[in-house]
Amino acid sequence: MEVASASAEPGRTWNSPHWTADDIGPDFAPMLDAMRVFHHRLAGARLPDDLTEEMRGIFERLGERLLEHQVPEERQIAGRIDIPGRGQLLVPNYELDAVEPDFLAGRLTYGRHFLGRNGAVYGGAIPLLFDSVLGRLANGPGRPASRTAYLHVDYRSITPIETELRFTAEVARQEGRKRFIRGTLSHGGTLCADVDALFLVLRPHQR
Ligand SMILES: CCCCCCCC/C=C\CCCCCCCC(=O)SCCNC(=O)CCNC(=O)[C@H](O)C(C)(C)COP(=O)(O)OP(=O)(O)OC[C@H]1O[C@@H](n2cnc3c(N)ncnc32)[C@H](O)[C@@H]1OP(=O)(O)O
Repeated sequence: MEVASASAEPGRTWNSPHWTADDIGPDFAPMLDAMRVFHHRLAGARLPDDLTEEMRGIFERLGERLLEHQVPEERQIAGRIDIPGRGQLLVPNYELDAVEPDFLAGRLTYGRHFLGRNGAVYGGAIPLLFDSVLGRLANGPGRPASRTAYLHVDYRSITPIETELRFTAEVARQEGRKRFIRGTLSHGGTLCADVDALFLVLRPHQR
């Protein structure tokens, strides 16, 4: 697949999406969705040996086929495409309900893939979400590229899997290169976690 709108022109932020849905063909996003469903079902499954063996063979063959399609980072699709999840599988998919210059709000459901124990989301999956959502706000339109300097996350109550959650992110203040951003994750009226983060605008030599 050749990607027509590839762009490495100077001035683009480091995490700009480089590709559009038209660049990747009709099956790429649904293929990733199928993989996400697969992750959740695999995490929740107890498999018979014959199925495990069959799956190992399928994965080995597919992995082999992917080898010949490896590309340099700037040409990869994962994380660089303007589709839900940005085309990568690390961060749980979320939907945005409000997008303002200094505020974002949205919803997500952590599936079984993200289970820690006893119905609770794995703790580390929460800063992962916050880094993505707050990073998106910190690097929003018209803002020069910034990187996470810290994410201070407080876990206020259990975050349930397979339950719709709501999140918010807002720019608290900007001081020179420092963007202080706050966020929350909640379930109904219950606050699950909140975060205070610092993003630092990169200097010209930084990447
Ligand atoms: C479906 C549609 C899709 C559309 C898509 C649209 C766009 C979407 C966009 C996005 C989505 C996803 C976005 C994800 C985003 C993820 C971002 C990351 O995770 S980045 C990886 C993790 N972070 C690092 O690896 C940084 C590593 N650290 C560094 O590189 C440096 O430390 C850096 C750049 C952060 C700072 O280094 P210095 O040398 O530039 O800055 P110094 O001079 O040390 O500090 C400047 C000031 O900041 C304070 N400072 C620095 N670090 C601090 C800290 N940890 N805590 C407190 N203060 C700190 C210092 O004390 C100093 O303050 P004084 O000016 O003196 O007042």
